[in-house]
Amino acid sequence: MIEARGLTKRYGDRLAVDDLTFTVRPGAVTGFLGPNGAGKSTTMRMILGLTRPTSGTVTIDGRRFGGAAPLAQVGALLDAKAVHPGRTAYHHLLALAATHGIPKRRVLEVIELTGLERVAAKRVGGFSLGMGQRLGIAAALLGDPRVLILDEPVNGLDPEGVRWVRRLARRYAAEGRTVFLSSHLMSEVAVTADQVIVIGRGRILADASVAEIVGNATATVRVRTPRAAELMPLLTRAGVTIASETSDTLEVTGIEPETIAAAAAGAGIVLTELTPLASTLEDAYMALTENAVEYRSHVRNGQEVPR
Ligand SMILES: Nc1ncnc2c1ncn2[C@@H]1O[C@H](COP(=O)(O)OP(=O)(O)OP(=O)(O)O)[C@@H](O)[C@H]1O
Repeated sequence: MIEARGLTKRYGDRLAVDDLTFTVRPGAVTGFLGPNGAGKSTTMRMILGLTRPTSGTVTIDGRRFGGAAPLAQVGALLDAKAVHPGRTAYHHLLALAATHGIPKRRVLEVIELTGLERVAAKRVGGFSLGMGQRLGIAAALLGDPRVLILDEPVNGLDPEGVRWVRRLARRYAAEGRTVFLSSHLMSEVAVTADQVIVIGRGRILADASVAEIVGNATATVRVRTPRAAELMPLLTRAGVTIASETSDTLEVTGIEPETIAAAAAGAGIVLTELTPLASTLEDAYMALTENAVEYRSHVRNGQEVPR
C-alpha cells in the first residue's frame, strides 16, 4: 500500500507536485495518468525516497524512505536509460543483485521472466528502447517485491511487449501485490488498470475506478436534420456544447437524446438521425485534463503545431 498525504514538491517558484493525497491499494493495478509535465515522475521519485518532498508525507506499507527503498520491498522502473552502457544485461542485474543480497539464481529467473535470454550477454549500450525497458523491468522484479512502481513501462515496447507488461501487472496484482504504473495514454491504462489517479499541473483531477471515470463522462449525441441552424438555439444553455461539422449535423454534448428529440418535436423539426456516441475513457481523460495541459498541440493547415 502506498499512502501520500499532502505530498508537495516545489522547484524554485514552480510547484511540480501540489498537495497530493491518495492511496494505492494492494491487489489491484492503479494507473497514474497525466499529461507531460504533470508531476508523475516527481511523485514516483518522492514515493521511492529519491526526491525529498517540500512538504507532506508518503509511505510504502507504512514506512517512509529517506534513502532508496530496498529492492525486496519495492521494485521500480524509473529511467530505463540509467544503466552503464558498457555492461552486459546479465552483469548489470548481477551487480544489482549482489549489492542487495539477492542470489544469482534470481538473476537468471528475471532474465527468463522478461524474455531477455537472447540478449543477456550483450552490452546494454546497444540495446533497443524496448530491450532497455525490459531490462529496467527485470531490475524492478529482482527482489520479488510486494510493491511495483513503473514509470511509463510500455514506452518503446512493441505490441507483444505491451501485452506482456499488461499481463505482468495483472498477475502481480492478482497475487495481492501493489502495482502502480504511470502513463500518459488513457487507452493503455484503461485495459491494464482497475483504479486510475489522474493528475494535471501537480494536482489530483480524478481518483476513481476505470468504470466510474467512463460512467461520469458526458456523452455526445450526433443530431442530423436539414434544419440544424434552427435547432441549435433551442438546445443552447449552460453546460451544453454544440459543434457543427456540416450544415445538417450537430454534435451536442451535455443533453440527453430524449431532451433533444422533445425540443425538435416541439418546434416541428424532423430529425433524420439521433445517435449517442459512446463516451470513451480517452474522452473522459481529455475532458478532465483540458485545463491542465501545458503542451497541447493543435492542428493548423493540416499539421500539428504546439499551441
Ligand atoms: N529536478 C527538477 N528541477 C526543476 N524542475 C523539475 C525537476 N524535475 C521536474 N521538474 C518540473 O516539474 C514538473 C513535473 O515534472 P515531472 O517529470 O514530474 O512530470 P511528468 O508528469 O512525469 O511528465 P512526463 O510525462 O513528461 O515525464 C515539470 O514542469 C518539470 O519541468
